[in-house]
Amino acid sequence: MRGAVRPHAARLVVAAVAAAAAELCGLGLVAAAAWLIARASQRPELAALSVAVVAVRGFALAKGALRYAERLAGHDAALRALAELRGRVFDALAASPRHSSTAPGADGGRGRDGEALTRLVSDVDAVQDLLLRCALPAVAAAVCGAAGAVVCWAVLPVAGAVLAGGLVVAGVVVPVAAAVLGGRASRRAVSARDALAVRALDVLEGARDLAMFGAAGRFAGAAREAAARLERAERAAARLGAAVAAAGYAVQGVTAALVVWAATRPAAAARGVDEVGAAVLALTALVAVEAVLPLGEAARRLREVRPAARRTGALLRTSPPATPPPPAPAGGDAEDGPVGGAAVELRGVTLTYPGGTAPALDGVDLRVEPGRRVAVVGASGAGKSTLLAVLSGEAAASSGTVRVGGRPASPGGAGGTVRGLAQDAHVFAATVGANLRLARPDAGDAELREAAERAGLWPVVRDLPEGWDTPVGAGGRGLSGGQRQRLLLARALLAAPPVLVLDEPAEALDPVMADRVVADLLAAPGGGTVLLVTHRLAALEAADEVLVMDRGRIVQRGRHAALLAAPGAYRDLWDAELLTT
Ligand SMILES: Nc1ncnc2c1ncn2[C@@H]1O[C@H](COP(=O)(O)OP(=O)(O)OP(=O)(O)O)[C@@H](O)[C@H]1O
Repeated sequence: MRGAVRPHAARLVVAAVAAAAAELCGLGLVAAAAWLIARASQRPELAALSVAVVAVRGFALAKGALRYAERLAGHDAALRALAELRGRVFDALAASPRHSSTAPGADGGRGRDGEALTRLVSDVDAVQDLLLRCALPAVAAAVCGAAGAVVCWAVLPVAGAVLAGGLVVAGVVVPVAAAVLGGRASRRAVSARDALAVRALDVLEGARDLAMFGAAGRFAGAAREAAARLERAERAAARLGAAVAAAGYAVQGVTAALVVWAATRPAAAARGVDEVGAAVLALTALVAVEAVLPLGEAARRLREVRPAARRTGALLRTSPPATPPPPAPAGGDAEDGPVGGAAVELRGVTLTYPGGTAPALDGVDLRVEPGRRVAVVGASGAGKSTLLAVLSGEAAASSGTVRVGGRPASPGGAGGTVRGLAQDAHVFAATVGANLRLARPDAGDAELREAAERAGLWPVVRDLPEGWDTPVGAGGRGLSGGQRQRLLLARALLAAPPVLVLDEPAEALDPVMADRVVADLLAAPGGGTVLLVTHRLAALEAADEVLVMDRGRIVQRGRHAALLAAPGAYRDLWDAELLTT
């Protein structure tokens, strides 16, 4: 996250300097005005007031200009950082295995789109608050508070001490109390906001299903309840905010009153502090404490935004890079072949799911050479999805080793080497072209078209009113299930990872289109290694190799024709398919 802010550090420093200078001008303005008014009441020569008159005007003008500069530089830096961060989070979400790769045994998946939206909107916005409502006010408060205390100390040490005490209470004690008390309220507000985002997306995106099953009222009720929870949490937070502000003003008033008391004591008169000096000290104290009052709200806000900033940081740290890693240089990775892609190797891989009675993978040994197109078939429950899951690092083998491109498989898909197509991958509210370019921002129209043709998406794009520039709504509404799947498949193909794992990529398509898409995926020249799970065998002539799985083992492997020629599991599956069609 720092990476998104660092390039704009210079603008932020300008904003912080301008903020501090604006506060100092405010301090000077009030002190000079106080002196002017109090001194004028003594009816001196006009010339004696002229410097103060000019100073008041100068401070007033400078304060306005500096405040403007602070807002300009601060918002400029924060919005630039935000735009960059949003792009990174967008890429990270797209590259995250949860959103872009095969996720067998998916954990129910509910709320993922809502979470994605929350990450993109609320969590990233939190960074703006971190800069504008926490960091900048803190710098300005520290400078102005210190300057006020020094000025008061120089004129009357006891007034300086009183002001320092007031500053500590208003600038440290009140903010810490606000942060501690506000923690619970803000946690409730954050979780309520997340819940509302998820509920709202449920209602919006599932509207058709809800209407069909007569559950719209129930879900709308749940969304209303989530909204009410958020309202209650926000009211509690607002009440606390008001209490913090009131405490700050009370401290400010008490501090100014104590400074006046100290400045009107005989000891002060002995140091030459008259009523003019007392007025200047009192108003200086008032302004200095006022400068630290925003810290109460800043601390409360800091407490609120820290989890969001942490979540964003964690997402950016754990996600693999959005773009596939560059191909290894010649002679680099011995596992990479000349045809592109990466080798895949499993040795004695066994995986038993928690609570499972039999292993989903049972001592699987497999080597797939780089660039090979391999189909994985087998009866339901044979372990096909689990095989892809261990490759993409989504599931950890109980024993044995899994290596991709010579490196152990890892949860990030071996640093982006393995990518796939999640059943619940997100279609963003953007144009069709932008949804595809998410995988490769620099892809030209020809590459887009090639990926679209391979995924069977091209006829859809051709018929869209604005082609690539046709917007698709949130969650991809406006596309049929099959069109949506083709779009997601085209995106996965455009990413062109060294190893592409596809679990039933043509499931939502009609049989003729499904066979064509599967055949295209397996037959297209060049590109990376492909492992494709499918239930339809008709298109598998194009595969370099077919793996037949049964009860967690690879029981047959070879080309389609060779497997059909001999009796065995594959021929049984083929006969079963012929019967059903
Ligand atoms: N998350 C999980 N928790 C527990 N058991 C699981 C989980 N996922 C899969 N299994 C079990 O592991 C075995 C293999 O499942 P897997 O999904 O890999 O099979 P598959 O061949 O892909 O099946 P299908 O063709 O129906 O998708 C099955 O017995 C299944 O019930």
